[in-house]
Amino acid sequence: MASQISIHPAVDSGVKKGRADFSGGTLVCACTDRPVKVAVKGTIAHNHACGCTKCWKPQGAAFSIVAVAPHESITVLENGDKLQIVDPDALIRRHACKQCGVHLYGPVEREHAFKGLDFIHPERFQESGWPEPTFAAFVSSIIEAGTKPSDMAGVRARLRELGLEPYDCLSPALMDFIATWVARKSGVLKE
Ligand SMILES: N[C@@H](CCC(=O)N[C@@H](CSCO)C(=O)NCC(=O)O)C(=O)O
Ligand SMILES: [Zn+2]
Ligand SMILES: [Zn+2]
Repeated sequence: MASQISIHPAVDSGVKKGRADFSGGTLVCACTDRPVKVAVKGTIAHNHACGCTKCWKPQGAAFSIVAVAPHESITVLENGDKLQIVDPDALIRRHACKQCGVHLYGPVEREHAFKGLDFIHPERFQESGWPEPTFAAFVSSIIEAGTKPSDMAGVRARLRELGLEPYDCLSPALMDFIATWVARKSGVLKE
């Protein structure tokens, strides 16, 4: 049977399709006083549910919803003084609100296939219509956050029911993208 565990409030009652003409918006943290606001100019890509322990999840959710946008499209609009970097040594330099804990954006600045991209949480857009998540990544990692291993079959069944194919790393397309970048860098791949 599919699990009763909350995947994420934005998808628990079904994955809502985004609008084809979505062209960005404003991400807002959860503070009622002086919320942090970050503009994303243009659309987002690779939206997915992520089970890793590092991505920000709302209370009670087993997964985050996370996507990428080019770094140039990100601008802090208001109350940037409330932002702090969660882990300066991580690949993704997640900028979180010190007060409410919501992650606003996380640039990849290191030499990596994802360099130049920022990870963002589309559910924090004040606008609707953002492209829907299309797969689930780092599914096994939810065990690291406390999910019982015996609940995993139900969680994977629920993800499939929602149309979010579960992977224990990233999707094959993204894993191929990373491996291609590595092979080109090492010279193994010449094209
Ligand atoms: N089991 C670990 C996995 C953490 C992890 O590798 N997370 C991925 C995906 S984040 C968005 O898809 C990653 O790329 N992390 C890089 C980083 O966090 O800087 C765990 O759950 O902690
Ligand atoms: Zn906040
Ligand atoms: Zn993650």
